[in-house]
Amino acid sequence: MSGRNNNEEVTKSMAKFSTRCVIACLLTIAMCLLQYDLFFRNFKFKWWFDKDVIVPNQFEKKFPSALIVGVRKGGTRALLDAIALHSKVKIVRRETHFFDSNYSLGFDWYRNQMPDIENEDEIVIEKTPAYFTNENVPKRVYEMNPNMKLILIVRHPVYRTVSDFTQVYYNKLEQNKSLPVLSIEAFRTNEAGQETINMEYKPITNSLYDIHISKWLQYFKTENFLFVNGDVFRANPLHELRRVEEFLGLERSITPNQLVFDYNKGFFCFRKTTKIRCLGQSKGRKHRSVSDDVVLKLSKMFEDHNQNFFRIINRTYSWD
Ligand SMILES: Nc1ncnc2c1ncn2[C@@H]1O[C@H](COP(=O)(O)OS(=O)(=O)O)[C@@H](OP(=O)(O)O)[C@H]1O
Repeated sequence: MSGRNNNEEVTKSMAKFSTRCVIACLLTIAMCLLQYDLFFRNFKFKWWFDKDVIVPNQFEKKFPSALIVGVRKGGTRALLDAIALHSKVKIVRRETHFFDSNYSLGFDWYRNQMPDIENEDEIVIEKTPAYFTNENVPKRVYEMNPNMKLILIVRHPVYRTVSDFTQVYYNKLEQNKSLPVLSIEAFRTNEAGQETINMEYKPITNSLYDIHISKWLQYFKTENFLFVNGDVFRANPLHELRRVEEFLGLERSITPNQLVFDYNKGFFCFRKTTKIRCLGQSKGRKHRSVSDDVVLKLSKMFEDHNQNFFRIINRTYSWD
């Protein structure tokens, strides 16, 4: 009887001993992992929780702190590509259309569209030219970030209209739709029998900068905006890029040799590393021909809007 009791006790104490050994081993392994993490991996526990852990300063996504809001055909793509030459700037390459068409997809969706950043001091910029003319956008942007930096690149409104019209024309051509004629689309006759601009035709209304900026200024101050001269930018990008760097609070980093003039295209292209990037064929293509009479009429009809715009932004452009 006592022999059997002895055996049971020996078995029990061996089991206890083994359990303690296992616990001791596990604790030792855990301590080793902690030490390793602490000293070599900056305490990130990356292999334990992997994706769930937010690792500061490493491939994190953050919302843009600046938006190029427009204007359509003003030079928004070239401006975005050019500012991306700056070492502290990360850009969203495609137009997200978050604040106009994709708002219902939510902020997580928007955040996922952002590029990965590697350092906290990098800034993210997005461009969607449709933002400038969409009435819902200013309030939505303000609600997300009342300090958002807003960049508006404008261009001579008549040439912008012709450029916009040219794009609409070629889009319709591709879709085998009936083709518009600017002299017909652009004008209407009012009740008093006077000829006016057609306030329902987008290539026209997109050029009425005063109307759109007023909607933005219901939420933002003019100090939130940088107005870039698209005509100057096209001919001498560095001049306007220096203003953009300053506005974004960045050190001057873009150098003249990153801006390479392409004599065939008639435009500047951009060199980030060794590769030179020019804009696609839809930029800088030949405009649809428009008669001098239409150009003159448009110039006259835009005149009051231009003056109003200059007064609002406290800046003047030579758009004669
Ligand atoms: N460096 C460079 N390369 C190519 N194009 C340049 C450049 N700088 C300014 N531009 C002018 O940009 C105009 C197109 O404007 P956007 O990019 O805003 O167009 S869009 O609204 O995104 O479709 C485009 O207008 P169009 O010439 O009427 O096509 C260009 O004049």
